[in-house]
Amino acid sequence: MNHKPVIGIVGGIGAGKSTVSQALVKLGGCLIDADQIGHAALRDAENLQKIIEAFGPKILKEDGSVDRRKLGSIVFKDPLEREKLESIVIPWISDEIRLRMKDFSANPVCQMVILDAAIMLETGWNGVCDKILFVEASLSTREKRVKARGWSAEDLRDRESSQLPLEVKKARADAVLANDPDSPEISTQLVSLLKNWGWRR
Ligand SMILES: CC(C)(COP(=O)(O)OP(=O)(O)OC[C@H]1O[C@@H](n2cnc3c(N)ncnc32)[C@H](O)[C@@H]1O)[C@@H](O)C(=O)NCCC(=O)NCCS
Ligand SMILES: Nc1ncnc2c1ncn2[C@@H]1O[C@H](COP(=O)(O)OP(=O)(O)OP(=O)(O)O)[C@@H](O)[C@H]1O
Repeated sequence: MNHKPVIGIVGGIGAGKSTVSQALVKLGGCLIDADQIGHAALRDAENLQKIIEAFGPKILKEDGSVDRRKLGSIVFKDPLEREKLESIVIPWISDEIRLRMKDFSANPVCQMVILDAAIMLETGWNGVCDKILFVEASLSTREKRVKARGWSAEDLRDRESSQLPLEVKKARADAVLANDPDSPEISTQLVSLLKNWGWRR
């Protein structure tokens, strides 16, 4: 392979995409976290102005930054509202992903690049990935995990119904990593996967 391998991470909400991405960092990967870039997009002055114009000042916190909880409660209940937000921030996120991809590809420290993006297949960001990994955990496991961060089962459902169905994501992946409490160690599964793909001896 004459370019840096890129692995895309998808899966249900709370399945463990970030956890698996961190395990890949320990195996020499450099991480692009699309959720984090999405949060930075909300802080960009031009985007912020457009967001205020589109949703009104009610979505702001007292300090003038976006209240993500409030904006989330609007956009995950109404696809038209979500599209309004996406039309502002997705082009910005895509540009940022492209820049980081270029940097990491040229960085000898990065043995592979990891793109952790829940809406990878919806946005077409998978186009830059050599392999897609689907992280799988049961709904009850995922509900327990997101509860710990203050989300209800309804929050999980609203967000997940804004995305491609899990069966579609899984069917489009090159491999599945099981991440329920009784699943084998994440690092063991990853090492065997990377060997299968010829990315590691
Ligand atoms: C609506 C916002 C403000 C809510 O912020 P909040 O901190 O509550 O959630 P966070 O950003 O951490 O997202 C958590 C999860 O929600 C889901 N999610 C986020 N954005 C989207 C979206 N546009 N479509 C479907 N699901 C989404 C993902 O599974 C994500 O992992 C924020 O998600 C946002 O700005 N989204 C638009 C940008 C985007 O698409 N980011 C996701 C890149 S993967
Ligand atoms: N194998 C595991 N063992 C124990 N806890 C785990 C495991 N995998 C994930 N978790 C925990 O579950 C929670 C959700 O995991 P994580 O943030 O990795 O999921 P995610 O798929 O990235 O979530 P989101 O869809 O919201 O981005 C975290 O608190 C994490 O520490």
